[in-house]
Amino acid sequence: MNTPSPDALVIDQVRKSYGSLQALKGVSFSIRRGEFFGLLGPNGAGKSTLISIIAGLSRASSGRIAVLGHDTVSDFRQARRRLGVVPQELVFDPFFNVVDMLRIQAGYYGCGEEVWPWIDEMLERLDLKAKRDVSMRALSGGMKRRVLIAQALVHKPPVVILDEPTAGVDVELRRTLWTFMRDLHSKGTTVVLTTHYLEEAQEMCSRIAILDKGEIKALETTPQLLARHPFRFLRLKLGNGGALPEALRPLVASELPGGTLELKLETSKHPIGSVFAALRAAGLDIEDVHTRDPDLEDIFLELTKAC
Ligand SMILES: Nc1ncnc2c1ncn2[C@@H]1O[C@H](COP(=O)(O)OP(=O)(O)OP(=O)(O)O)[C@@H](O)[C@H]1O
Repeated sequence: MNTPSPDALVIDQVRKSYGSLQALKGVSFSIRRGEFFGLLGPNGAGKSTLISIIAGLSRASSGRIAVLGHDTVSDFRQARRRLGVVPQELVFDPFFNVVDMLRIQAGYYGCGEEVWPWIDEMLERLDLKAKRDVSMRALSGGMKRRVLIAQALVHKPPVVILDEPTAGVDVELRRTLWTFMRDLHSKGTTVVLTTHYLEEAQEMCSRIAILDKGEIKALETTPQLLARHPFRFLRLKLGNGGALPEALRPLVASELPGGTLELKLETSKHPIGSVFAALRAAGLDIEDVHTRDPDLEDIFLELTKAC
């Protein structure tokens, strides 16, 4: 008898090579049921490779993956039924209208008329009602993306993976999608999100994994990840075109327009008071100052910067 797995996804030592390129170098992590999980990484990190292996579209060179306890290779059909994947690329059949395409897709999962009300609900929620009977090829890119989202959810999967769903989409679709996803999540759906918009991950995801060059660099709750890097930024505008004292120059993280400097201060090594003391000692006027805590973007850059 199959005991139910407590985890929505188990990724165990997954490797994938394309010739001599190791796209995934033995990736392991689990995603609990009901999580809103972020999988982040720079271009080429291996996110899409991992998602296509989870979805059964590509084979791992070694390792295994289970969706709610079902192995994605030996128990492919059961694993696939439990999964909805919103792909990055717009792939669709141009010969059907929107509603027919969704009904046909439902059929692939063995679902029939019982999901038609759900299809209608999704058309409503994704602002596609007016396009219900329109042919796929007549839709704009944004509308096609909405249909792809509905297509991934048509069989009511308990685990949903969104591969950069908001890349290049307008603000309205982004808002519609997040409202819809939040609602599904509140009803128990596990959501896995990859995104380049780090503020989006920070807002939506309770845990975040950072993948880089085929390896997991960090995996923590979002607040832990943000707290683990004890630095803050100090923005300074010096009066009279004053130059920063030599000792503070290594702390400059960036130079912003209008002569503002951003210093990166390690909390334990560079108390803000010591920076002000150094500026005073150099006889410099401070015209403007403000501090900010690191956000996910800063931490992401720190973890993925070339060594
Ligand atoms: N079919 C393939 N054949 C050869 N190399 C591939 C193939 N697919 C991906 N790669 C390589 O594997 C690595 C990981 O690519 P992948 O698309 O998974 O990264 P990603 O994290 O999804 O990046 P992006 O954010 O740009 O989509 C890259 O170096 C990529 O060039």
